[in-house]
Amino acid sequence: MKIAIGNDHAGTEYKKAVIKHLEAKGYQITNYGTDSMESVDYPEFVHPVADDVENKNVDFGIIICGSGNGANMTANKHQGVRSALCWSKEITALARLHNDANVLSIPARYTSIQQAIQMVDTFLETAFEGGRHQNRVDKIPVSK
Ligand SMILES: O=C(CO)[C@H](O)[C@H](O)[C@H](O)COP(=O)(O)O
Repeated sequence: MKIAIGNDHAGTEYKKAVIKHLEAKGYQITNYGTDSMESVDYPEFVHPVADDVENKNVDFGIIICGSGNGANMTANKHQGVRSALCWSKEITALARLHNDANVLSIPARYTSIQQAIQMVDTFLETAFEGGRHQNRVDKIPVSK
């Protein structure tokens, strides 16, 4: 399974821990940075992740910033992306079960690294339920 990951300076430590965890489990990771703690602008590191998800170059995306909001807003500007801001395993599971989320947005300043890794595992290991939820997901895109 291929995963793209991107983050701003608030998420660098979490990103590194998530990549170490996922590579140990055999996932193929595309890291779009940043890898620094120097202040950066999150859209520059989130758009490439969302592009990869939208173009089906990867199976899922993971984005990380301080609150998760900026990264999530950025990713959801991409038509083929359903990015979910999650702060617990339960919310993460529902994002997959009911919303078929293909990007996980992690609030680094409001979760622990352990919580972030648990959410990543839940996100990647939970299947979409389909059924009535598919009808709703199909109505998300806004026709231009
Ligand atoms: O987009 C955000 C706010 O919703 C992210 O949390 C950023 O990581 C945050 O804004 C960065 O803040 P900083 O004071 O520039 O470190």
